[in-house]
Amino acid sequence: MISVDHVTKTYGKSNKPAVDDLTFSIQPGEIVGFLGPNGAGKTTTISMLVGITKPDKGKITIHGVDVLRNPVEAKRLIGYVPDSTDPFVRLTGREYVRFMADVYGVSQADRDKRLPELLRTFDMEGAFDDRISSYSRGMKQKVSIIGALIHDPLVWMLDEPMVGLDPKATATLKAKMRAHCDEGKITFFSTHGLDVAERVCDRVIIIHGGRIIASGTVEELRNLRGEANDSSLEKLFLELTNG
Ligand SMILES: Nc1ncnc2c1ncn2[C@@H]1O[C@H](COP(=O)(O)OP(=O)(O)OP(=O)(O)O)[C@@H](O)[C@H]1O
Repeated sequence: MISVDHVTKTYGKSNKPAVDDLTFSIQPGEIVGFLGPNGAGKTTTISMLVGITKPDKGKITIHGVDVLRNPVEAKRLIGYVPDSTDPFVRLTGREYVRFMADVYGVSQADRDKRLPELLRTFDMEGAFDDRISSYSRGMKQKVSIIGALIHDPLVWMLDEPMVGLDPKATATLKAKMRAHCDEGKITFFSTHGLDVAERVCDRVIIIHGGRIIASGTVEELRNLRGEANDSSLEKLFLELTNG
C-alpha cells in the first residue's frame, strides 16, 4: 500500500504551496491515474513519492517503508519513469539500462530473463545500441520505461508515461500495467490523456492548485456530480477543474 499523509510542499520563496495538505492511499492491485491541469502539482507529488523532492510536512510510506527515513529501502520498491530522460542522452539505450540494473543490484540471471522480453514488447531491439540522443521522443520514453522496470519493482510510479508513445507502445504499456496490478502490485501514473485514464484506471485522483478535488472510480465521480451514466471523464474533469 502507498500512504500519503498530509503532505505539503512549497518551492523556494513562493507563498503558495505547489502541493497542499495531500492525503490519499493506494491499495495493492490498483492502477490509479493522477490527473490535473498544468501546474496542478502532479510532478511535485510523484517526485516526493519517489524520494527526490523532500516534503515540508507530512509522511509518505510505500508498503510501510517511510520514504524519508528509509530512502534506499523505499527506492528498491519503486520503478520510476520521470517526465524527462534528458540527463542520459550521452549513453546508449543498453548503457542506460545496464546502469539502472547496476544501481538496483539486478543479477545477471534476472537481466538475461527480463531484458529480451522488455526489448521485444517495446520494439527496441534494433536501436538499443544507439545513443539516446539519436532517439525519437517515444523511443526515449520506451528506454526510460525499460530502465524503470528492469528490477521488477512492486510499485510503478510513472510521470506522463504515454507522452510520445505510438498507439502500439501505448497499448503495450497499458496491458503491462494491468498485468502488473493483477498480481497485486501498484501502478500510479500521471496523465493528461483522459481517454486512457478512463479505460485503464481502477481509480483516478484529480489535483488542482495543489489540492485533491476529487478521487474515486469514474462511476463514483459521475455520481458525485449527478451526471448521466455515459458522461465522459473529460466532461467531469472539465467541470471539476473549472470550479
Ligand atoms: N523546481 C521548482 N521550483 C519552483 N517552482 C516549481 C518547481 N517545480 C514546480 N514548481 C511549481 O509548482 C507548481 C506545480 O508544478 P508541477 O510541475 O508539480 O505541476 P504538474 O501538475 O506536474 O504540471 P504539468 O501538467 O504542467 O506537468 C507549479 O506552480 C510550478 O510552477
